[in-house]
Amino acid sequence: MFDSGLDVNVQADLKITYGHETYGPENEQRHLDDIRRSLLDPSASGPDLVYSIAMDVGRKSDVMDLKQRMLLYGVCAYAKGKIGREPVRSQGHIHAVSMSCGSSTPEVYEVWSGEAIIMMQPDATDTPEKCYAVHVKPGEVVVVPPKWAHCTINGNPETDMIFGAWCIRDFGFEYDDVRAHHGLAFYPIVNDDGSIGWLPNRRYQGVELIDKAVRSYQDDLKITPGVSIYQQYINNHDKFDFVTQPGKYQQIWDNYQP
Ligand SMILES: O=P(O)(O)OC[C@H]1O[C@](O)(CO)[C@@H](O)[C@@H]1O
Repeated sequence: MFDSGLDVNVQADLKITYGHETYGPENEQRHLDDIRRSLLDPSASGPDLVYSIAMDVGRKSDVMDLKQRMLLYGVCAYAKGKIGREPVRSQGHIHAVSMSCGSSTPEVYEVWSGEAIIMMQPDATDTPEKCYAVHVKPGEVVVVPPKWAHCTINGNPETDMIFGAWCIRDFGFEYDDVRAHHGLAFYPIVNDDGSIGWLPNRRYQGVELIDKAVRSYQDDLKITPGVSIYQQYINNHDKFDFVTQPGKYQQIWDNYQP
């Protein structure tokens, strides 16, 4: 597993646990019945527990600073396996406007183990124009900008997948537009050879799929490759201010390319 800079473990039953110097909450669990409204086949069968979520994890020594700056680190563990023809994935949402900054906020993902595909599109109207499927391997980072609809896909049905993410502390999720379209603009499908293919979601029109690897965020968001995003916060507490004060970085979000 990639060294996240945090003493966190994930058990075979997807339970997220913490070492002595680390704090974290009781896990939230998403079950298959919770996410059916965004699936290709809402009656599909698959693992009962699809993903575990621990929002607000960190070193005990950092908790005061994280609270003061409204920054929050989350850890998620996704089951291996399939849901009908799809790999295990989240239902998809848009980050609500947070009171603390007055806008929707970005999210910074870092994969710890397995393979993830972060799918994102500028909105969940009928015509979002583009939908990106970004493949993320252990140690790699991807940033979802404010307002974009996104979901997380386990990109390898043979293994569980674990990731950490920086978010704002007073986060909120909007599900209505994504659920009204029964998901994002493309459905991931597990091909016979285990690779992931895509089926267009006919509830959207004219959307181009851009299937790609991660890019570097060094020039625009100053994220250093090869150093965990928690360690980068330890090294420079201001590093992820763009998550909690996205309005100051509007130039980056305009014409953003994942
Ligand atoms: O609310 P949903 O769509 O089930 O997804 C929750 C997922 O999204 C996240 O925001 C990603 O950090 C986590 O809470 C979790 O993996």
